[in-house]
Amino acid sequence: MGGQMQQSNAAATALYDHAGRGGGSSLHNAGPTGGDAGDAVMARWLQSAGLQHLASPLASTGIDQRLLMQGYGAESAEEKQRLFKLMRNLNFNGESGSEPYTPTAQSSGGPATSDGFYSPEFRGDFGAGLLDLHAMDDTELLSEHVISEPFEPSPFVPGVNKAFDNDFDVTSSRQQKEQSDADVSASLFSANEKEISMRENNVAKIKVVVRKRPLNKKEISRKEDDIVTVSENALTVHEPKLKVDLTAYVEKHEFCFDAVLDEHVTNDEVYRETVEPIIPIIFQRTKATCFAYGQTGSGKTFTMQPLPLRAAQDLVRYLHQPAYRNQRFKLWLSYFEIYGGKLFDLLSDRKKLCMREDGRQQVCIVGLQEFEVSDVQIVKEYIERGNAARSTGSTGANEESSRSHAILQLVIKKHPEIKESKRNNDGNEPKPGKVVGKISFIDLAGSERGADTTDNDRQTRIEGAEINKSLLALKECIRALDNDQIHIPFRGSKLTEVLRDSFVGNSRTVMISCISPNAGSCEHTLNTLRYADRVKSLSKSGNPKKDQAVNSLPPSNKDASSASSLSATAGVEDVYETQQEVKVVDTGPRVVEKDVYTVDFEKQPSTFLSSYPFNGREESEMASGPVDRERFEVNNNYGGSTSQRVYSSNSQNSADTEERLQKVSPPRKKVTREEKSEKMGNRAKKDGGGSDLSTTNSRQANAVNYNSTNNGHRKYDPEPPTDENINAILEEEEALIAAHRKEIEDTMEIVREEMKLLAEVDQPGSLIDNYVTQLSFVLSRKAAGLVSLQARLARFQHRLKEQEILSRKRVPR
Ligand SMILES: Nc1ncnc2c1ncn2[C@@H]1O[C@H](COP(=O)(O)OP(=O)(O)OP(=O)(O)O)[C@@H](O)[C@H]1O
Repeated sequence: MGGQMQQSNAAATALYDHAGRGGGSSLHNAGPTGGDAGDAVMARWLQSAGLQHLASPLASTGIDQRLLMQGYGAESAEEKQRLFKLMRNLNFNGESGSEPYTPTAQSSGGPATSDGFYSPEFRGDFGAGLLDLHAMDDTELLSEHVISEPFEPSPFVPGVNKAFDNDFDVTSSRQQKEQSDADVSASLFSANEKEISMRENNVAKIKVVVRKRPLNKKEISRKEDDIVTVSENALTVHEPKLKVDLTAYVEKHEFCFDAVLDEHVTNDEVYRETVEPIIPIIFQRTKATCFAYGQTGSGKTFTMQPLPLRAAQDLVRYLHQPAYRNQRFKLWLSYFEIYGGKLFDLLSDRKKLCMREDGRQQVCIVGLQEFEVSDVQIVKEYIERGNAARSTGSTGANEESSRSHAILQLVIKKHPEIKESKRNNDGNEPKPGKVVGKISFIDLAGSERGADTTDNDRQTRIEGAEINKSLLALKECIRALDNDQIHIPFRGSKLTEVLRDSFVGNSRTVMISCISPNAGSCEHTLNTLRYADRVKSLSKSGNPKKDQAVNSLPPSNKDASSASSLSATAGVEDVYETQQEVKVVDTGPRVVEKDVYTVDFEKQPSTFLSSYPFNGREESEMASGPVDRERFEVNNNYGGSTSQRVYSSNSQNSADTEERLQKVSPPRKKVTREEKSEKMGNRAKKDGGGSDLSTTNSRQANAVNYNSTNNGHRKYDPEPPTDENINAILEEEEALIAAHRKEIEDTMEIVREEMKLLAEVDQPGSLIDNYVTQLSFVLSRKAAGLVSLQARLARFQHRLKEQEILSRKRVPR
């Protein structure tokens, strides 16, 4: 990896060829003098890198332009470098793809152009969203020239020798391709199965990859330094610092990851490094998650953008294999976002979704639409649709989309055979398929957004806290996953809850940490790298890492992971069912609106399903991290045996968690041990309670901490809002809205009863006494409903005020 390409004659020829094709003429055939069109293309090409002066003399003097690519013409080292960059971005196969190219500061920006696979025609100018959050002005690259990037089909995927773009000439080539795939598959498939199972074992459970983007236009114009150097799978951040006597010095921070991709690496290479190895094992019951983490503008969207489409392309290739086709394997797609702790369906007019847990602790996203997709073109259309919803659903600003997590899921399902007679009887009702495997692509909110917790605007604060919480929760779940921990703290956030089934069983996680190279982003870059480092290094299979300048955290949790002999995955593979209620909404691309969308949380072995016994809701484990674990009972869902596991408190782990929280969270968000135990205490109180009111009270108690002083007086010391508080507010908000709905329904019912009473009393011979008694009863019910709703509303208002005061209070600390 590394994206480094050699400057070679082959490259030169390719550039030459490419230019010829792009111009609609073949310079190759045009001979030394070239055709006019070819010259024009070449001239434009060179102009894009500020090298136009090299083109015209060549064209007029008849010098073979290939010589130019071998270094002729380019006199200075800088010019040669620019030529090299041009060549590096070439599409050698004449296939398409694109990778924005950042020439040197001297290059002139030209009009944006693109072609091929990522061209606007193909990708439809991906709007905001998973595939293209609006780029901020601030992060615009100097050059907006988009130059084709080779996009070779995966060597692991059948039909590898086919040109990738064949797939996208959808209508014309599909049949031909299927036929051809079918031909090769018979011989390939048996080998594939072996290969797949070998690969399954070889694909790391967690892979942490870092991608550095090039300096952008503004950074270059501000003459900002590129402070990140990459070598192999390591990188160094050269942090500019000042001594107390104001002497400048540079502090070096070194990190190692599974892979480090520099600014020259193409999106295709990113795909190959990250997602491609996972694709075959999706058919082997693997649930995979690929997410991009990093500060706003660091390239998350740019990186995530092509991945689902590429993955879908490879998945579809597999599906076309007779073996899979005969088993009625199908690909399904859903796309939703988590914004401010709430779920919205991006493929259904941003309809608000509810997440529920069914009796078997399966996470269900009620109402989420899922679409069957049979080819990549359809996938592309849905992605575009989702992106459009994401941008117009909010204000359309990057500001907004970088505050939400976008989740696109590709699910492989195995469908039961529909018998002819049954088909006739059942009409349109298809039987739900069983989930075989899935891959989730997550474009996370900007990591620094988690620090927006001191903003004056309440909404922003809550969102910031939610983001912070979800990023912490995600990290903890990944760590728990890699440690084969029995208890995965997925309830730490909405994000991890919806990804619950990706944290159990046969799962794979790829984290792509995106970093900005400029000096001004140094702090965020270091934060991102430390986050990534901890995800990796604190896991059992973690790379040895070093961050020499910054105190590294001691490896921990090994003790917890030693419990891994009771692997969370043990046994889960045998039981694999999806419980869904489905109905066909559309017959075009098949659409299923799930009344209950089951994310196929596998039945667990008796040791696995852990649940804190409060109202089926486990409190935010993340608020206190994975430490201080209590002894708790693990219940299975089948009334089977109950086993117990003991998690010992570990001071080392506690300290570790504190430090992690301190570093990853915004500075004022530090959670002390006291706060943690306070929270645990409150949690216990809450357990004991159960009623709405007691829950609220305990939450209020959580927010206000009375510390005994020496003289026995109690000092009022408001506790900063915690993740738990934020969670509580969001939950209460949901509850209030639900209560309001219920109140309206009840009122309507009561109104019906009143009308019935009126109708009866109007009848001759009716008994007025009956009428009075019943009306009195009905009106009391009506009043009680209103009073209860008012009380809930007042409590909620109080909570909001309280939260606001606490947030303000926190600022000056
Ligand atoms: N590796 C790269 N090569 C070229 N351009 C890049 C690269 N990474 C990012 N960019 C450019 O940088 C800008 C910001 O990238 P992007 O929108 O992906 O950031 P982001 O991390 O998703 O931001 P946000 O969190 O605000 O959504 C875009 O214009 C994008 O085209």
